[in-house]
Amino acid sequence: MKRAVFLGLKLQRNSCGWISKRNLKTSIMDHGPPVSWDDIAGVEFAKATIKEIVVWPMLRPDIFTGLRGPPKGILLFGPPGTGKTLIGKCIACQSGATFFSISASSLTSKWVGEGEKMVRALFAVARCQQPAVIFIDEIDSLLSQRGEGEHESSRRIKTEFLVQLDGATTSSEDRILVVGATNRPQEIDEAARRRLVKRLYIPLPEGSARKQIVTRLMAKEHCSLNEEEIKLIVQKTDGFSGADMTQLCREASLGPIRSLQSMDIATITPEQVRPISFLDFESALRTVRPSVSPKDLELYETWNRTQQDLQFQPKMSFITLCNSATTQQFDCQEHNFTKYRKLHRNRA
Ligand SMILES: Nc1ncnc2c1ncn2[C@@H]1O[C@H](COP(=O)(O)OP(=O)(O)OP(=O)(O)O)[C@@H](O)[C@H]1O
Repeated sequence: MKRAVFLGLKLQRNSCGWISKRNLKTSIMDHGPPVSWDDIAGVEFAKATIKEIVVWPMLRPDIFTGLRGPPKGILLFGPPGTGKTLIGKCIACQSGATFFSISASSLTSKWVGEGEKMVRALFAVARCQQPAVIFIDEIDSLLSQRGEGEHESSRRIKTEFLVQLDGATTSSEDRILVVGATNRPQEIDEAARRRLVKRLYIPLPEGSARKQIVTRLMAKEHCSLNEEEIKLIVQKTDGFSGADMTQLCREASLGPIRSLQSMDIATITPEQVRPISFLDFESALRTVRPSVSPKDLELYETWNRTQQDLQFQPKMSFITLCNSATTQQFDCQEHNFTKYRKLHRNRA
């Protein structure tokens, strides 16, 4: 979901050069259809963690006080098209919060000289609409590491963002959560990264998640796929992202129309359109390829491992641990849990 276009098109400056809060509210407040946890296939570990540390505290601020209080900033990182935006929106929907969505690159590129005002206005509007979730796509372009070549305006935007985030963190009144999403986590400034206290890897979907995406999308269509054929599609789509899977289903759904090519489109009746078949998926697979290269994937996996070393999960309950859906997720938590026990043994 690319919000840069969304923001660029709709946000206006008035004649005095001020950014209208009303414009901001109508432009980046998301009014799209609600998203539920079931709409997001896979990523069980991330979903369970987010529910426990973010959604429940936002729903019940009276019992999630003190150490149980929610973080003010989290980071979702991973390959493109894996559902990071969906998760951001789902957090807002499930916690009854207002959802603001903005692309960081639009702040730095389109609003040169105005970016910091935009950031201030964004937090001010969010404060009036609490509880609020501010989703910042491509957050790496807002919080990239300081370098000699860093543009003065980018530096000011970043500073303003950190000031606002710190303000939200120190104020117990503010019920604002910043969700940053990035495909380039390694480029985020260390100081900024530390403020996004929870960093969650959103990986490519495993077989069961890919199956869920195809099954759910095809359930709404006139389709003849059987279990065996769905299994074959899942086998052939190893390495596909959620967005790639959606694109594959779209491409396959055009098959029945293409097979009527000899007919005049104006005279075709809906009854003449045959169901989507496995053959349509086979030909779609010739054009839709995985968008994430194995090399890039390796970079994400490596960065994820370094983060796990930095932030293991002592807060995870054993029940949550046992409820983990996939072996990989279990392994990841098991790793953290073992580490936690080891550390405690050493301390004792
Ligand atoms: N886990 C998933 N379950 C169901 N659908 C998914 C999933 N991941 C991606 N999709 C599909 O792909 C589309 C794009 O996903 P989304 O924008 O959330 O990805 P993203 O990780 O934010 O991508 P980017 O990093 O490019 O911004 C979604 O609207 C949805 O149709």
